[in-house]
Amino acid sequence: MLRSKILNRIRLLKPVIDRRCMSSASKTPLTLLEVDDKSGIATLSLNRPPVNSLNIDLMNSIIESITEIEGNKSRGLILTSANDRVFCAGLDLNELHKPNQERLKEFWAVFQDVWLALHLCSVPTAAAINGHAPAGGCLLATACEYRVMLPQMTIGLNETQFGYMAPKWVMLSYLSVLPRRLAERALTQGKLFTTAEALDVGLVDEIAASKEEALAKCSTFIDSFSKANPLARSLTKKQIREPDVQKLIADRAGDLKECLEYINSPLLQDGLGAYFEALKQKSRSKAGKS
Ligand SMILES: CC/C=C\C/C=C\CCCC/C=C/C(=O)SCCNC(=O)CCNC(=O)[C@H](O)C(C)(C)COP(=O)(O)OP(=O)(O)OC[C@H]1O[C@@H](n2cnc3c(N)ncnc32)[C@H](O)[C@@H]1OP(=O)(O)O
Repeated sequence: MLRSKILNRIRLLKPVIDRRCMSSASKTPLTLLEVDDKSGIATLSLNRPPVNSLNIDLMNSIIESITEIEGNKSRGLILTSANDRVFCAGLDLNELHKPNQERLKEFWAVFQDVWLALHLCSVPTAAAINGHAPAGGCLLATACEYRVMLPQMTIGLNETQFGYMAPKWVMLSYLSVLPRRLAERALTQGKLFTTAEALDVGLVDEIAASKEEALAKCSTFIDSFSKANPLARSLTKKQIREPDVQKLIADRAGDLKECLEYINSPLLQDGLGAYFEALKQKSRSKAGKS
């Protein structure tokens, strides 16, 4: 009786609609999921070249993997990247720049869902940040309970750098990790922390010299819960995170409306266009194209 009551409570707290997403047309899977048969820990690798930018398919694939991990009784989830330079480049700017309105609505709903799924994941979560993690990439990392980062990378909510303001719930994810005054300064500056700076302010918990070491440190974190009852642990985590989550769940439509108005404003579209063009130009000059 008590167990079913507890399970119902978890279901109530878990607002993400379980979805079986259609695999994308591309041949390679957008996420790679491996469960270590000794430790029972699942490693979820983002695998969307060139920079794991978050489009609808990748975010659906992440949600599907989290649902699978929660269902197969994995002892924990380590989020990392199959790319050794970039953890996640944040939202795919193609989804935000001159967007199709119907697709933008779906995109934003899935963006909300992927944060809810990771932020409320019932198993212990850790991010092995083996590459740059700006904006939405930083959000995925802060949705996890623990962060281990490799040197010479950057992480942060840099939205003001490309003319945007992060939504309230994205800011709350930052505030769950950083002290308010620091979070405010970093958000308004659009600051990208270096690995050393991120460790110094507590945005990441440890630094690792290699991806293997980062994965091992994440596993050690997950093992720290070995004496805790999994159900009690999951409920405790959700109870603590519920106030932030409810701020989004209580007004998802309002958040979508605000996002559509904001993203579609000509001023912001111009700023985003210039930012995206500069990125492409940088990439072309790197590749030796004029
Ligand atoms: C009330 C307010 C409500 C709503 C507000 C609305 C929106 C706010 C949303 C807030 C939440 C999140 C926002 C985001 O995540 S927006 C995305 C922000 N991301 C970035 O700023 C990162 C940009 N990229 C980089 O800095 C570098 O690419 C990176 C990641 C450091 C990697 O560098 P490098 O390895 O050198 O690779 P290149 O720069 O050469 O890039 C290779 C290739 O990828 C393309 N690319 C890079 N980033 C993105 C991206 N985010 N989306 C799409 N494409 C990207 C780049 O253009 C190159 O492509 P090319 O074809 O030219 O080779």
